[in-house]
Amino acid sequence: MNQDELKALVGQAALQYVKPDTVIGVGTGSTVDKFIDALAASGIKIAGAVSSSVRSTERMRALGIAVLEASEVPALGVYIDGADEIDPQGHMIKGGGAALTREKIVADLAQTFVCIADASKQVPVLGKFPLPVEVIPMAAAQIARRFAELGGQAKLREGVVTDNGGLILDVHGLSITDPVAFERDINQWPGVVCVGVFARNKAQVCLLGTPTGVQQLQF
Ligand SMILES: O=C(CO)[C@H](O)[C@H](O)COP(=O)(O)O
Repeated sequence: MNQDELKALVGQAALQYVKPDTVIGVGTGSTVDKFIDALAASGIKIAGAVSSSVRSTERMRALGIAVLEASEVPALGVYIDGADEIDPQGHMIKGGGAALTREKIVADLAQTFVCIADASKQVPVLGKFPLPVEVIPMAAAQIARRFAELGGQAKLREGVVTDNGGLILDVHGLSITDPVAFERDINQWPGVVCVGVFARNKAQVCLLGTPTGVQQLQF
């Protein structure tokens, strides 16, 4: 099975977490695209979706799935999204698609975060994947210097402006052994909009695509 097929497998498997007539949260990325396609094809009627990006909103609307504003919904049962890395506790690095801030906002509304990913995303310690950090443009250089003090090399993602008008720094060379403390600390730096470590909003479930089928992890 190639990576695309593994993504389709977990996108399909995530349907078991979609309850008819409820509002769900939907993330962003190529794996989530497969979930959106599977949901549209499934015939499951949901009351709507809160979307984490313009990209997912457009895809859902094109397939006839109603998209609601986050402000219209006090809580969500489930949020379904991909990840760039996931550790043995369900902490994740996210933001490869630059949608991390809205992803964290929607994840925060949800009772259960269901992560869908191919097995290559599983890691013992977060940090091999360059850590995305959304920043206010005028703070980018100062934040890059602060990451250098921690041993990281922050590179501006060229040509990318987020849905919120922010910039993305990709920070290489970090080993994030305490994701909870790391997320809390970096979030306090002036000019950081959102750090791509999802520790407080970690996954409760992960559906991992493997060549022998879907492996389900609970955290
Ligand atoms: O965090 C994300 C977007 O900001 C994605 O969930 C993450 O990058 C994984 O994407 P893909 O499913 O394409 O591998």
